[in-house]
Amino acid sequence: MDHVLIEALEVDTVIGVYDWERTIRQRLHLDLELATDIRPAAQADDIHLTLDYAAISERIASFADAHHFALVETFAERLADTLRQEFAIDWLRLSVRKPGAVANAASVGVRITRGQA
Ligand SMILES: Nc1nc2c(c(=O)[nH]1)N=C([C@H](O)[C@@H](O)CO)CN2
Repeated sequence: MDHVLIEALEVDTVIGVYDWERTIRQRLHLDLELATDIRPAAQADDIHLTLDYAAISERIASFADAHHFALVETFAERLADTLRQEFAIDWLRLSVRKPGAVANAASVGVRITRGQA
């Protein structure tokens, strides 16, 4: 299966389990692999026959802006649901990283896969 990629996408959102985290915006780093057959789009050279990574990136930014969660788990799960409802995504792998959350780690976070490949 082919994949459309979105790597190291940075979004700002309100996220965290502690009270002080509810008053600030923090940066998340996202990586996505979106399974799709790219051959029809490649053959026709037509954006409408593939997953538009620009449109999906914009949707992710608006999602992050509109939602305030405690856990990165919730952010990942709800974002995956939203993208699969709004775009023709049968399968995806999504990593959500929260850099700086743990002092001695480059980043921490979750990786999920959803759907049928
Ligand atoms: N598995 C998780 N562990 C933790 C999370 C989380 O979202 N998932 N969040 C926090 C705090 O918000 C932390 O990021 C603040 O620095 C702690 N553990």
